[in-house]
Amino acid sequence: MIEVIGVTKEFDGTEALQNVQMHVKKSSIYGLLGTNGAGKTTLLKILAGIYKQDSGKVHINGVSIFENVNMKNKVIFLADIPYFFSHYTVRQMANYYKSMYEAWNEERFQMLHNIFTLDATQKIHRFSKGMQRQVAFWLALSSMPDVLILDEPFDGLDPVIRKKVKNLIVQDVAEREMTVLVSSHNLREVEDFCDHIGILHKGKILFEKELDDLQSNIHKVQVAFKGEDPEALLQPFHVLYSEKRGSVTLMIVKGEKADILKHIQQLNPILFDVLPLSLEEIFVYEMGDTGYAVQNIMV
Ligand SMILES: Nc1ncnc2c1ncn2[C@@H]1O[C@H](COP(=O)(O)OP(=O)(O)OP(=O)(O)O)[C@@H](O)[C@H]1O
Repeated sequence: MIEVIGVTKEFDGTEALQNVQMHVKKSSIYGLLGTNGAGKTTLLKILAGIYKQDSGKVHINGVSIFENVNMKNKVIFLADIPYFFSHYTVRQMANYYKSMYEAWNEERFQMLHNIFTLDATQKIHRFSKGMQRQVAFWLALSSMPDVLILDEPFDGLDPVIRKKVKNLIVQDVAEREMTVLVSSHNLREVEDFCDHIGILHKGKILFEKELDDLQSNIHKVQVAFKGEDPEALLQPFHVLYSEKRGSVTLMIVKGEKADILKHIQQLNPILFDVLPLSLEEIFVYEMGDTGYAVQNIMV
C-alpha cells in the first residue's frame, strides 16, 4: 500500500506538487495521468525516494522511503530515459543489480533472455533506444521488486515486446502481489493495463478512482425530441459538455446510466442513446471541466 499525504514540492518558485493525496492499493496497477508539466515525474521520483518532498508524507507499507535503504531495495523506478553506467554490458549491469537488490533472481534473468533476445555481452550504449528500454525492463523484472514505478515506460518498445512486457508485469502482480505505478500520456495503453487511475493537474490530484467506477459514472448521451428540448433535460445532471447537431443534442453527462435512462425516457424522446466513453474521452472532458484549455472534441 502506497500513501501520499499532503505532499508539496517546489522548484525555484515553481510549485510542482501542491498538497497531493494519493492511495495505491497493494497489487494494483495504478495509472497516473496528466498533462505536460502536471507533476507526474516529480511525484514518481518522490515515491521512488529520489527527491524529498518539501512537506507531507510518503509511506510505502507504512514506512517512509526517502533515505530508507531497506525500502529502496524493494522499489524499482524506471525513468523515462533509462540510465546505465557508460560502457557496461548487460551482464555487467545485471551483476550491479544483483549486488544492489536482495531479491535479484538469477534464474529469472536467464529465463527472461528468451523474451529479451539481446546479447548480454554487448555494451548497452551501443543498443538502440528500444533495445535499451528492453534492458531496463529485463533488469527491473529480474530484481523482483515489491513496487515497480514506471515513467512513460513503453515508449520505443515494439508492439510484440510491449505486449510481452505487460504480460510479465501483470503476471508479477497476480502471482507475487507486486504493486505498479505507471505514468503515461497514452490513455489507450493505460485503459488496457491499469485497474486504478489518478489524474494529476497543475500539481494537484483531481481525482483517483477504480477504472471501472470511472467508466460507469460518465456517459455520452444522444437525444432528440419533437420540437424544442424540454427544459428539464439537463436539470438533474452534471453536464460536462453539450452540443446541438441538427435536431440531435449530444451531451457528456456525469451520473449512473440507470438514472440517466430513467430521467430522459420519461421526457419522451424520439431518439435516445446512452453510450460509454473511452478513457481518452473521459480525460478530455474531465480536464475541460476543470478549466484546462482542451478543444471540445466529440469523438
Ligand atoms: N529539476 C527541476 N528543476 C526545476 N523545475 C522542475 C524540475 N523538475 C520539474 N520541474 C518543474 O515542475 C513541474 C512539473 O514537472 P514534471 O516533470 O514533474 O511534470 P510531468 O507531469 O512529468 O510532465 P511531462 O508529462 O511533460 O513529462 C514543471 O513546471 C517543471 O518545469
